[in-house]
Amino acid sequence: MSQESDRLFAQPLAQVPDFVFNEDVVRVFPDMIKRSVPGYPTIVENIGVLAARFAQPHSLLYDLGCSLGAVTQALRRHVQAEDCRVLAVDNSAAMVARCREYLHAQDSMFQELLPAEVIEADILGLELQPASLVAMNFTLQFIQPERRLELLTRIRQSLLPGGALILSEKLRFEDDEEQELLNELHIAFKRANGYSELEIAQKRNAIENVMKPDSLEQHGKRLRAAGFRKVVPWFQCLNFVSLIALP
Ligand SMILES: Nc1ncnc2c1ncn2[C@@H]1O[C@H](C[S@+](CC[C@H]([NH3+])C(=O)[O-])CC(=O)[O-])[C@@H](O)[C@H]1O
Ligand SMILES: O=C(O)C(=O)Cc1ccccc1
Repeated sequence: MSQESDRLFAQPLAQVPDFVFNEDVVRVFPDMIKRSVPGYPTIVENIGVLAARFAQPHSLLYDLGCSLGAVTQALRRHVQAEDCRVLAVDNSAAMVARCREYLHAQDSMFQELLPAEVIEADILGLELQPASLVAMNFTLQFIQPERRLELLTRIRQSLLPGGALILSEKLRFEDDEEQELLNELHIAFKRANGYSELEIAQKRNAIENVMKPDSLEQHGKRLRAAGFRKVVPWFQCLNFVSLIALP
């Protein structure tokens, strides 16, 4: 399975098209996300650890916006509750096809993994079955802002008592000085990972109409409006956060 490095924005583009999760992105995605999201490997691995605390026997675990299934792989390795199943969902056909290949490869390398199924679907139209764990690792930020509350409300309603939502997101900050500092430090992180100024600028143009981060305050308010009782941040690295939301 090819593992290319991300040079998608390395050449000057006359016009930078909006970012889409297509075949070109799929080819470089593992490299792109590791070099762009500070803390990503730590978050993914520990979602498995957190999930093992919330997963209940005979229940479903969702990975919504699974991309290549990094979170699904962590769930399958860490969760040992009896008779659990992972449903990984993404609406990018290119992501789903490659995700299925990766999960088959994982099957051939490990024994006693949870069964997993990859579903190509828009999570806004997906009927959610009762689940003990829902993970949305950097997915909500790509959902139209006006549809986010309804999605979180449906997730809340699908969660079994004692279950949890794990929600990771890029943050924006309401305080201008904090926003500027953490944005500058995120750019420094990308530069330190080998991205050029041109790559950083063109990627920002590609993503700005597509990915709309909220503030931590907005997340807290909206999660409570969706019916979550408690919101516990468990990880932050620069402007990237992961939350546990309890029903
Ligand atoms: N409406 C939608 N329905 C289904 N999928 C969607 C939708 N909108 C966007 N996506 C999918 O959400 C994923 C977001 S990436 C998640 C990383 C992964 N969780 C990881 O832990 O590696 C985050 C990033 O690239 O920053 C993409 O695969 C989209 O196709
Ligand atoms: O690149 C960025 O600036 C990001 O904030 C995150 C990201 C990572 C991978 C795909 C899309 C967005």
